[in-house]
Amino acid sequence: MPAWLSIFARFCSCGRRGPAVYPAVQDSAPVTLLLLGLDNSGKSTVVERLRKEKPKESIAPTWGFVAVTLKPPSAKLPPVRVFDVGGHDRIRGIWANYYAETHGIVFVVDGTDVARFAEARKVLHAAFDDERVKGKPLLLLINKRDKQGYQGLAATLAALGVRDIAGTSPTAKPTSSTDLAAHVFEISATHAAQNGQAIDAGLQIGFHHFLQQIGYDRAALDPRIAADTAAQRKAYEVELEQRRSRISVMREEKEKAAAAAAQDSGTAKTGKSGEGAQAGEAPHAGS
Ligand SMILES: Nc1nc2c(ncn2[C@@H]2O[C@H](COP(=O)(O)OP(=O)(O)OP(=O)(O)O)[C@@H](O)[C@H]2O)c(=O)[nH]1
Ligand SMILES: [Mg+2]
Repeated sequence: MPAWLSIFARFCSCGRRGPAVYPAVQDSAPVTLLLLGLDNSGKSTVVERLRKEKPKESIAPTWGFVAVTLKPPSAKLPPVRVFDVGGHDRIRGIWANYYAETHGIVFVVDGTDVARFAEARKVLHAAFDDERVKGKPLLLLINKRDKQGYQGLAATLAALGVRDIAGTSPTAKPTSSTDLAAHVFEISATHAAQNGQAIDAGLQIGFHHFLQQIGYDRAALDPRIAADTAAQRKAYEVELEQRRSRISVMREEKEKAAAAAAQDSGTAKTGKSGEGAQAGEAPHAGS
């Protein structure tokens, strides 16, 4: 192949992977995203930026979850529903409640918090080990790049073992910069706001590309989400029914016990008066 053709071929191949050639999203039904990451990684700050809200003086840790609907970044994209869940280990148990209905995972990691990289890796892998998440698109946001101690792309990716969960989307191809089938962006959720910009460029581009990727994957994702949410609903109904029947058995037992106790006390009273009658009868019998 002549050199110019090989360059052209390479260019075309890049183009096929690039977001510019993703087909326009026809589906206007909202896309659901789940924002995961350790506490203090910056998830709620990311949501604040995506909503183009003015930064607050301080941001409180999320206890439970917050559901937010975002305007699509382009007219060709559907609206986005984001579940921002608390990252503290005591509330991570609720994450799984949102796995079934999510089209993709946005994982935020504090790129300066080396001491917690292993913990971040554990929770990221645990999420992608779940059958309801496995194979879904991943947007990894390495946050706080403005802060001293920021570890950079390569070190953070290696620490998180992102390569081991590559192939996170039915159609995503490894990008030339990361060699991963995941969208990875280095961002600062606060820095842009401090500079008077509404949103960090990495976050804006990353989010846009991610939604285009999901649009591309939607034909595969939607039936899977429908099946998983139906199964989850069924499991919930079965559990609810079991709980109802457990409560009704307990109530019956309680009522039986109460009736038996009432009968015992009645018998005891009758027994006492019986004794009294016998005692009273004896003299009569004897007379
Ligand atoms: N320097 C710097 N600080 C940031 C950045 N993003 C977030 N923070 C700060 O990190 C702290 C935690 O941010 P949150 O957005 O509340 O973190 P979270 O992941 O939602 O935490 P939980 O709700 O507890 O799970 C806050 O003090 C933010 O101001 C950033 O890009 N750079
Ligand atoms: Mg939060």
